[in-house]
Amino acid sequence: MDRIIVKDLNTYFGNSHILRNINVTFPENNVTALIGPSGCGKSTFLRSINRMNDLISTFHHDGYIYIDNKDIYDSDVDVVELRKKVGMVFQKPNPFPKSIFENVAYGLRIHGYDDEDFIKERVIESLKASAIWDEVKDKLDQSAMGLSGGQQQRLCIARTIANNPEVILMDEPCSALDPISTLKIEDLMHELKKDYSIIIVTHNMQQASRVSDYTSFFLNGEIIESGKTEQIFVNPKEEKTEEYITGRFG
Ligand SMILES: Nc1ncnc2c1ncn2[C@@H]1O[C@H](COP(=O)(O)OP(=O)(O)OP(=O)(O)O)[C@@H](O)[C@H]1O
Repeated sequence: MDRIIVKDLNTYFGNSHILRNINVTFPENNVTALIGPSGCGKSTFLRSINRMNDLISTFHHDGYIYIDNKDIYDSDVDVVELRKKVGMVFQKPNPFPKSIFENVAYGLRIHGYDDEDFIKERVIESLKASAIWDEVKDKLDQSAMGLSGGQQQRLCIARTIANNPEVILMDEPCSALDPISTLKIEDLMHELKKDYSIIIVTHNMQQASRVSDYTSFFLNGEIIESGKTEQIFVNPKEEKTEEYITGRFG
């Protein structure tokens, strides 16, 4: 089933027309990679899916993004609820200067949960699901800032998971990490897709082919081609896609 359906989406920052006539769907319980050269609009697109672009005053759009048959830009959509349903992990791990435990509990607390037993259970579950539990279980009250970059990124994934999202957006989540931490996050994505739909922006073609089931290739604000990752990489339909994945530009 398709978790997200994007129809005729155009986005603008002031007069700059950034995304052009985007039509694409994202199936549930799969990883989709967004690839394309720098500045082609991948992040803008990703940030449209949880309305992060709303924070930029010049942003406007037309078209639709349906999640569970509801346009997320409808005037009655609660953006806080939307961002709970559509979590996001950023390029640079961004833990709060709080304890490991409180980083994961944070989202639960701001959404009004106050049963400490429930919070504890959910924090532990989320840390386990993010493959970091064994590394932090004996120091949950220590500052998250003392963790390595790769551990911080898995903690940020745990923080997202604690909110019980349906979709996780990842904007180059490994670009600040060493190869071993990168592999840990990639392994984690294979586990997480059993429960969540994941959309990842990556510049790393090997990573896209390792982790994703589907791939969309962006160029100059348009999607040139979308399809199963294997098809895109082995047998692209569009010449531009082939040029990009074989490293002839970008
Ligand atoms: N806040 C903003 N105001 C105006 N223009 C912006 C803003 N953010 C991004 N843009 C422009 O939108 C276009 C797409 O940028 P975006 O960051 O989405 O590309 P990208 O494909 O994610 O690039 P990269 O791979 O380098 O991160 C670029 O031309 C960029 O300059």
